[in-house]
Amino acid sequence: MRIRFTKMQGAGNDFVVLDETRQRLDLSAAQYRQLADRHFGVGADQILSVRPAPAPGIDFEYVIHNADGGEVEQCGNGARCFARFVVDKGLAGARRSIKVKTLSGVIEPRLNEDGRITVDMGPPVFELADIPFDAAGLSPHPFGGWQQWHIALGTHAEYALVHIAVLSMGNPHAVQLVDDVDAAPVAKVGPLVENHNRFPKRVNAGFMQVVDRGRIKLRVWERGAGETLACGTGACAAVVAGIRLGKLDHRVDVETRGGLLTIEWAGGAAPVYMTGPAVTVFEGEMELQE
Ligand SMILES: N[C@H](CCC[C@H](N)C(=O)O)C(=O)O
Repeated sequence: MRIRFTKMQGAGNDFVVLDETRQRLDLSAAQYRQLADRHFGVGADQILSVRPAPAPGIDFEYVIHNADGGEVEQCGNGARCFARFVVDKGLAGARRSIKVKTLSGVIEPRLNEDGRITVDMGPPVFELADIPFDAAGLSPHPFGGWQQWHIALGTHAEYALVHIAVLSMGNPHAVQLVDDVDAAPVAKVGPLVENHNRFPKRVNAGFMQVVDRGRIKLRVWERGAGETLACGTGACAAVVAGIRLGKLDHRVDVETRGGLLTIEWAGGAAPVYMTGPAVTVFEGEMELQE
């Protein structure tokens, strides 16, 4: 099957975007993996599908698959690229703000005059069962008014216990505080957290260094993709955790390896707003194996 695609990136988190507004592609997990493969395919962290509005009042459906072929609930950097794509392709009429349905609910990206894109990512979720996180047998460690959880990372003695703050941005996140992100053992600890048995749907593992109350540095080992240069929902989750831990103010610049994101959260049930770049890299075609 020959398909057309658009390659995009948001703060270095990179995507293959498929326009399915006229025709559904119904790809298999293996075909999503083919597209994401950086040697035998196009190469991407996630594959984003643009589909027609599923209901009145919604402009598009936004479907996300990780590089491992699994479908997921949300992708923040992808949402900005999604919005840039539909506007640039003339699929959004004169609108600069769109309502987009994802597996985890409706989000609203808006194109700003300066070219950056702001997305209402909805409110964070803290109920453990909704993350989901299995805390059976654990006692939370109160830390600045919020809970952190000690989890054992199996046999790797030097990484035996980590403190994590857990929450959902529609997709699950486990955030650790570190003194120096550049020295953080992301490649070793990331997969141990991602696949920890207390996360029935696995989890994205964030490593956050607080620079000051308005700035953090962040690395994320993403569920189903490994370490990426940036993770939009990971930036949202890290800032929300930092605010709840009493370490951050309500507007935070997030330095990722791929660029700068700005996250704002007023607390409680307020939505999280994420602002950042979205860039089209190239267009292409690929012959997919059945
Ligand atoms: N790996 C994530 C999906 C992509 C999230 C990330 N690329 C973002 O920008 O939010 C997950 O399995 O939940």
